[in-house]
Amino acid sequence: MSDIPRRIGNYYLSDNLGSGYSGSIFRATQVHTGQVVALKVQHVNHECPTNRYERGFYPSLQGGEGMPTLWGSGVEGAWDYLAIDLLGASLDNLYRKSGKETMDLSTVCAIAMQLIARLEFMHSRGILHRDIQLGNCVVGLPPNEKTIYMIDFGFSKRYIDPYTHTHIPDSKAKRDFIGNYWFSSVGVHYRGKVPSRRDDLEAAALMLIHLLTPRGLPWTRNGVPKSDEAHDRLKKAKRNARPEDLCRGLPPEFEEFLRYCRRLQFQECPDYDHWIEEFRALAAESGFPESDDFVWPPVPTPQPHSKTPRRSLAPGPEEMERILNDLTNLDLGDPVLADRKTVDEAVRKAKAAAKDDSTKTPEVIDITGDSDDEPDTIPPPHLTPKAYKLAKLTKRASEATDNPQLSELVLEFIEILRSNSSRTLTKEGFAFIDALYKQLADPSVFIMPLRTSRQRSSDKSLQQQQEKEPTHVKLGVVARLRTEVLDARSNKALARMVEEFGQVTNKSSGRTVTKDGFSFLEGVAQQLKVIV
Ligand SMILES: Nc1ncnc2c1ncn2[C@@H]1O[C@H](COP(=O)(O)OP(=O)(O)OP(=O)(O)O)[C@@H](O)[C@H]1O
Repeated sequence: MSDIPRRIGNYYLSDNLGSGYSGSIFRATQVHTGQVVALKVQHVNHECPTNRYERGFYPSLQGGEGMPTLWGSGVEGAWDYLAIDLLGASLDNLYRKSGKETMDLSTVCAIAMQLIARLEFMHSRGILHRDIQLGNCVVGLPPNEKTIYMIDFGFSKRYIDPYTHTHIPDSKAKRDFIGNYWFSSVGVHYRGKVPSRRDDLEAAALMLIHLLTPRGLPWTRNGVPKSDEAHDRLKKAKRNARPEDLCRGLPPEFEEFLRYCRRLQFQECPDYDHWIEEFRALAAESGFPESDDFVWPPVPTPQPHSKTPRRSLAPGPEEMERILNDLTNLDLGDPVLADRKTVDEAVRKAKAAAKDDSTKTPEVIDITGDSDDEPDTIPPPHLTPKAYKLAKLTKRASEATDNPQLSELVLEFIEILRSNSSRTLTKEGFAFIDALYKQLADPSVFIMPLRTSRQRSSDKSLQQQQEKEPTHVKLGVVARLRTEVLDARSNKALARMVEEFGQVTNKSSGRTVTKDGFSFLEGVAQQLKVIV
């Protein structure tokens, strides 16, 4: 490094920003314009001429969000250089400096959304990154400090042939490993497979899980392997680690995402948008902003107010047992709930859930009457404005006494969803659907919610019940409901449709309300005006 001259091309070199296996990065100033850049410098005889490769990829990546601008490049004497945007710290630096065992969930959700979007962009340009790791995710400098940039395209590869525009072929022949020890996919790292889009995504999934795991992923804990045997052991540990073990205690989205990446076919295009929406919904459900802004240092985790007494809308287990028993003893003509066996089972589940909940921080939404006078714009600190509006709307829905009122509330619901950048049905959105369903089905009885709070535990039976359905199933069902709703002639018929809409949306991986979904809700509002 000491041989590197003070000036290369039109750049004066100053501080060393970082050094990798193949070269060094300096802060540098353009001698004519004074522009400050990051100069990536590499000896021309380096055995791994990554600058030369990177130079080939940068033009295709220009203009993408979170892609550094290439300001100049060339070879001067023995030095190959690339002048790119000067950026801030890498996620690796921030993580280490934070001194914390894990990154917080809101930060990891923001990283997930941005990283998936970066990969979507790179892949749209026919390029794989192939070296996803914390050191290659770098935050921008103000005013771009909330954006994560992808750097280091030295291992990148075109997966779309630029001449034929076709996907590169798969091959059975085992390839030499290119990537990084920690996060390269099992297929590429252990099995020596040809990399494709799925492997970039799997590496992203592993990186996210690493950030949420105290001491990181198990195979990263002994440091960089120093021998072939140690490398073999690492690869085997990675191959043998089951997603459910890696993700134990984490929100289920991470395990689902890892499994999804591993299920993708070699040439399959990942559903980037769905996963961005999944992590956005997870952030929202956990009480964080839905935005993908990378905020560092992270704002403290939202806590429910401890001093204000809160009332949960859900009945406690004893109250629920009483309600359910009373209902079975009533002669209501048409059965509204089910037979005795179902009631006993529901009571047992409610008790188990209550027991389980007592060990967790309760997720309680304050929609008690006191807050009614507050303007919509000031949500309690633990709720986003969208969540707050929806919670208030749900309360009004459960108090509505006639169809025209319900109709207005459905229209307000549509407006709230539409005014928000994310059309994901969050926990509060589903609570409104539940309240609407209850009012339409039979407002006088207690009805099990269509959708309870999302699973955070390893309750497999419930997870299986909530198995995701492919997008086309949701699209088909909602398109049908959109038409059928216009023929509904009773509240019961509307209730059945709202139920189906809630269930199919809950099971779809993005939980977003589609165009057809909005038309369906508009149809519900319209019918509520005419059904008396
Ligand atoms: N544009 C930039 N602005 C500021 N710092 C940067 C920039 N590019 C890289 N760095 C810093 O330099 C480090 C190494 O960069 P990079 O990964 O591009 O180099 P490399 O030689 O390919 O590294 P490796 O061999 O580790 O892959 C980064 O982790 C980051 O901290």
